[in-house]
Amino acid sequence: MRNNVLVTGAGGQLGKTIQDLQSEKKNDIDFTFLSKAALDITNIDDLQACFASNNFNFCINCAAYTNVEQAEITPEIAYKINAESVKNLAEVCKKHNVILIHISTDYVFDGTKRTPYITKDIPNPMNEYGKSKLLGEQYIARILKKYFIIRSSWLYSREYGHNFYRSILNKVKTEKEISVTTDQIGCPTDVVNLSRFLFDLILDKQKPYGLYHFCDKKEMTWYDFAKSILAEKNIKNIKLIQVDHFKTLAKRPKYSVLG
Ligand SMILES: NC(=O)C1=CN([C@@H]2O[C@H](COP(=O)(O)OP(=O)(O)OC[C@H]3O[C@@H](n4cnc5c(N)ncnc54)[C@H](OP(=O)(O)O)[C@@H]3O)[C@@H](O)[C@H]2O)C=CC1
Ligand SMILES: Cc1cn([C@H]2C[C@H](O)[C@@H](COP(=O)(O)OP(=O)(O)O[C@H]3O[C@@H](C)C(=O)[C@@H](O)[C@H]3O)O2)c(=O)[nH]c1=O
Repeated sequence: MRNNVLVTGAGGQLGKTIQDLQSEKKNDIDFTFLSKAALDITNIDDLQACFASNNFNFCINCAAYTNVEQAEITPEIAYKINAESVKNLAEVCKKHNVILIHISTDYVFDGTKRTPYITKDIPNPMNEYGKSKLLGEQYIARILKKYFIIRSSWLYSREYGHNFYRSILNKVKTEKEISVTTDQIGCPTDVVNLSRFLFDLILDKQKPYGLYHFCDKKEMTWYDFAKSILAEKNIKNIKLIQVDHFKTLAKRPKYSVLG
């Protein structure tokens, strides 16, 4: 059977990358890409109508509220999108027998470990974004049997969206020096690699449903990551300053490598 896959939140960095790469699987997977303007996942009636008028067998949920700083100020929006709408989406998936692939985050952990977090480790988020994402995971696990929750970390696209990779390159255009923190360790993950992992997941009919971790395998600090971004672009005309703290509203885990 051909796979008929809905991608929600298709206007984000992951959704756009899946769209760019879809031709790699054109013989096996039909994709429907719906951005927020086409399908707002907070609207339950639109969700119902969309699933009723299509014959999807998978839904990759890329829709999320990902502004970690703003989530501290307006947590209710983060909860609405990352938790309550995910609950609705899970219920609609259940009704239509659609396998939900949901993306979650390393920020569900509190960062007190010093060895990679495994799926059995107990989450304990430190910020509102992480808390809202954890609640979304819990709803899915409660409502569905046929689901994959894929936790990833420090996602970046070279092409699209708001992410650390692009923030650093934007700063290069206007700043003479950039201060970057060494107080967190994680694994930057290229959305291209996550996209291909998701393709394999859809095509691998043997993989048990449940919770998985996926990240690129190089652990580093944000400072190390900034250094590697500048090296990749051969940028030398900027002073990169290593700091042990960068003031932010949200607390972030000191260590969030996923294993
Ligand atoms: N970015 C990261 O570092 C990481 C992300 N993740 C998770 O991966 C997934 C994909 O994230 P990523 O692509 O990076 O995030 P983006 O912020 O790039 O994309 C999220 C998309 O969801 C859209 N969206 C927001 N609200 C709604 C809504 N109500 N209905 C439909 N779409 C909506 C956004 O639209 P708009 O911008 O117009 O609001 C945006 O296009 C998310 O679940 C995220 O939590 C996991 C680990 C790391
Ligand atoms: C832009 C910038 C950030 N920082 C610091 C702030 C913060 O502690 C850390 C990361 O900054 P950002 O705000 O860019 O990244 P942040 O939004 O925390 O990224 C997170 O996004 C969510 C969606 C996830 O799920 C996580 O996996 C993770 O990728 O680096 C600097 O030290 N210097 C800088 O110039």
